[in-house]
Amino acid sequence: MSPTTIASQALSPWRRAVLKVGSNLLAADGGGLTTRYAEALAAFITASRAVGRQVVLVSSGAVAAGRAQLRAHAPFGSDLAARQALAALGQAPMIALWQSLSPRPVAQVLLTHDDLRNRRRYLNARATLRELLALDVLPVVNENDTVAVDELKLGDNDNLAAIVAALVDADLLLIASDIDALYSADPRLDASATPITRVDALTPEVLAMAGGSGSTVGTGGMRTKLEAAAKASAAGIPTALFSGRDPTAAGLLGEGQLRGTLFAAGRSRMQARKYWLRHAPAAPGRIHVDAGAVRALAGGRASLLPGGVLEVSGEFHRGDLVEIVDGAGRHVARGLSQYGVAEARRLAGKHSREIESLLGYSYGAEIVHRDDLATVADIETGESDT
Ligand SMILES: Nc1ncnc2c1ncn2[C@@H]1O[C@H](COP(=O)(O)OP(=O)(O)O)[C@@H](O)[C@H]1O
Ligand SMILES: N[C@@H](CCC(=O)OP(=O)(O)O)C(=O)O
Repeated sequence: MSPTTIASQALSPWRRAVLKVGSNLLAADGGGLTTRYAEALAAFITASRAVGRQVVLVSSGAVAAGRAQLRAHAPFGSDLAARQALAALGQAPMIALWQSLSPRPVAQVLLTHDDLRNRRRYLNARATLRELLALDVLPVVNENDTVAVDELKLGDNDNLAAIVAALVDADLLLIASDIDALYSADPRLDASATPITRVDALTPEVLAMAGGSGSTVGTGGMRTKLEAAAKASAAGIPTALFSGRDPTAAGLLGEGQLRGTLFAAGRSRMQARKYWLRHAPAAPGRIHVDAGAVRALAGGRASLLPGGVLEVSGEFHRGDLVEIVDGAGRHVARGLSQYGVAEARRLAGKHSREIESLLGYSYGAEIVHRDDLATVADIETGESDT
């Protein structure tokens, strides 16, 4: 099980990754936070930034940090309320740990299941993360344990990291674990287990390899890592699992080499996104656009700006999928509207820089962002794929 027994493999070039760091790497069992393993991971983030790559960190460790702080002072239970209190106590020290290792400002982003399920809040979270990256700040995401109620908890940060990867349109999910790879069986229970360096499909046989967490501070074990890899794969994002305890593995990642397990993406990101845009049910609303916008959208790389909108009809809310049609009502594209029908109507024909003064706020310069658009050509060429 020594990390050096696993040969490294080349990773495809990436431009934006989500890196998930578990409690086990930030706090030893029962102990407080330590920079011991975080240092090499923070150095990897800094080195990535230096070559123009963006990293969003999903970090656990709040509960473990809270528990360690309280241990000497007061008794605490193990129920949900106690866990939520510990998370509240430990969240600031966890953020402070990353700030102490980052030359750039660090931003705290706390998310709940509700934020990701509600389309409006999903879009807001996405816009905030995009803005933080544009500001060259390091976002550190964790579940908002303090307010998440039991039945709505995301539960583990492996799955949260996969959702965040899709949210920020990442092209790689990195999971730093306390183990160097997925093994053919739980190595704690089976001494003959062997490391698996590549997984092309998360079949039932692969899922059966995973056991639970090997420690008291981690929550998920290998099972939640495989769930996360499956989510990322469906969104067109490959996942790389490696040991966060092995500083050379973090160093190798900076050189584009993985020593660990690579889970391939099930389809390309664009295919996954366009597939969803083609097949998801649209709201009963339409955005009618002028000839200039029709030409721009046909190119496949442009966003729909307010200036190209002629009029808006039907009913839709911010975040809904709407049909985009030309002046004669012919289908041009479909996409997620950043604005609701009343807002879009007020912005029709106006310049993006007028949005703020017209509405008193802005959700962005685009009515529909190009990442959220499928053109007629996309729809026709994708008609037969599944
Ligand atoms: N098939 C498997 N391959 C590798 N590790 C496994 C497997 N099944 C169970 N595990 C356990 O999962 C642990 C990693 O998950 P976890 O303890 O939650 O750590 P983290 O803090 O990295 O999230 C390993 O240390 C190992 O004990
Ligand atoms: N949100 C919790 C961590 C939950 C979690 O998934 O933990 P882990 O299995 O260590 O990644 C915390 O900050 O303590």
